[in-house]
Amino acid sequence: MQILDPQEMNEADRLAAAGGVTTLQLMRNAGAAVARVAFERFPDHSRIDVLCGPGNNGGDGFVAARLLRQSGCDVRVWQNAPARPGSDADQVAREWDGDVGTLAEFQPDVRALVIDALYGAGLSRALAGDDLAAIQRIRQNGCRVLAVDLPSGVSGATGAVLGYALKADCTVTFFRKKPGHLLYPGRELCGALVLADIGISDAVLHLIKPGLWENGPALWQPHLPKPNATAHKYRRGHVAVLSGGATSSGAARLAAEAAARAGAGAVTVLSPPAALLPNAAHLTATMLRRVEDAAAARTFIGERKVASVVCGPGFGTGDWHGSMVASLLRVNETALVLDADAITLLARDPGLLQDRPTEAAPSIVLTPHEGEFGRLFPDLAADTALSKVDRARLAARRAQAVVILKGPDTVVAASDGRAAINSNGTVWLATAGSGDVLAGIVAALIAGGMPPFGAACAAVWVHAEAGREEGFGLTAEDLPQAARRVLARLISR
Ligand SMILES: NC(=O)C1=CN([C@@H]2O[C@H](COP(=O)(O)OP(=O)(O)OC[C@H]3O[C@@H](n4cnc5c(N)ncnc54)[C@H](O)[C@@H]3O)[C@@H](O)[C@H]2O)[C@@H](O)CC1
Ligand SMILES: Nc1ncnc2c1ncn2[C@@H]1O[C@H](COP(=O)(O)OP(=O)(O)O)[C@@H](O)[C@H]1O
Ligand SMILES: [K+]
Repeated sequence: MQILDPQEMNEADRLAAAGGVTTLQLMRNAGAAVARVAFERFPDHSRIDVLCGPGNNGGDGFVAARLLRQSGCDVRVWQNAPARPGSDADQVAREWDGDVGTLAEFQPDVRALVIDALYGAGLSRALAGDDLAAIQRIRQNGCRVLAVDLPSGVSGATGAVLGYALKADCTVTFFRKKPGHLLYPGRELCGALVLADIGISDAVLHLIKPGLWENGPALWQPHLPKPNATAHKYRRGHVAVLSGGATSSGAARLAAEAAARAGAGAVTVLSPPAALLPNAAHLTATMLRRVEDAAAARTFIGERKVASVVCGPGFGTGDWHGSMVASLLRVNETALVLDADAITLLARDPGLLQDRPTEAAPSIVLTPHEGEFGRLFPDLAADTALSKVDRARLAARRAQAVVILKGPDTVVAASDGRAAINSNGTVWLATAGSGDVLAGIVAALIAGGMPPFGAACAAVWVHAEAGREEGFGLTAEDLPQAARRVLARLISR
């Protein structure tokens, strides 16, 4: 599903109004959705404190307050500043027939539900004064919080906290999710997220053309590789994985195993002479090839029609490794998945990426975690105004590559600006070697014929789903088989 940034959401609002649903009606629908969620999710709270800000977020709060009172709840409203005269928020505030206390007077009661309608998409600066003090009191008091659109203090555009923010048990947002609902720390501060229909037609999306999605099978499932009955192993896709030295060759084998389990028809580990023995001792279905130098690797890749190459896991960062990466970047028609040490090598010599002749260059997928990203793109990593989506997009454009910026809220970005935020991750993936498995899955899906952006999105989701299914105590060795099961289900659907 598409994700809208706050400007796009305003545009959706405007287009809906142009299509005949007034902004006042949208506000009434939004407030009604909040009241419904309060009833359904917090049935034991007959006392409700609604905190209203000066903008439309506050307007939603006034609508919810009136409906909840009509339904028999004991509702009190507290406001920090009046709405602009003549605005929709002003109109619905005047329809509220109860008292309005000042936010400074508000004292949270742990038995009451707080509906936070102070600030939503319009938050423009850090909370201060009475707002900040009220939010601190609520957090200290520990009462349950239902946030309207966003917990106050969280940026909808980036998920960052502007100074200090409320932590909600549940957040109701409207029409489409915003980046701040899926990017940390916003994701955690939202609690359970409810997406409410407020009467905006999906047709507005044809005009807005958002380029950001929540990652999920709807984005790429039809493009998963499905070999026809007469395919042979090389036509299903041949993946090569570059091995590191004798004592660090396990990472390449994990990537190779993952590529095979994710559907590659053939997988070859390209091993420097020093690592041949440990590789030979561990590999069975996966083939093994000795490569002394970059020329030997390139010859093998060309002759054996390798469709994608994984380089980086456990690879090494010496001169030999640097010349291998430089050489791979000049191979045409073979996709490259560059992870870990390969990213460190690129960071040491940024010219390698920049000087590529783009018309002949291979497709590249870079899979940095935040540390590797900071090495390769230090200026983007240091710019605190950028969201994780912005950083991944700018990096993808600069590198002319697909970038998988990993973490609990992995972002996949393409050089043309398309991006997806992954939301099915699990902390159990934070285990050594898990990234190596991801690189192998990406390579297999590209080798099977998927375009790199779709392959990257699919791999990230499948990898995360595999992690969820294995759960506590998983090791990277468990992930390829679990990913196979996830993919098998998706392909048979
Ligand atoms: N866009 C849409 O389609 C809809 C939006 N709705 C609601 O409208 C909200 C956005 O409304 P607004 O754009 O009016 O924005 P908000 O209501 O979030 O806040 C805007 C107001 O707060 C002030 N402000 C921002 N940060 C502040 C701070 N830290 N301290 C003090 N004042 C601050 C601004 O100057 C402005 O006056 C959404 O979050 C949602 O709740 C709904 O009414 C329904 C439809
Ligand atoms: N807290 C987390 N929640 C969800 N996924 C995570 C979390 N931490 C790490 N991951 C995922 O686990 C993988 C770790 O990869 P990486 O950092 O390269 O580790 P390694 O080099 O040990 O393989 C990535 O896919 C990343 O997105
Ligand atoms: K809010």
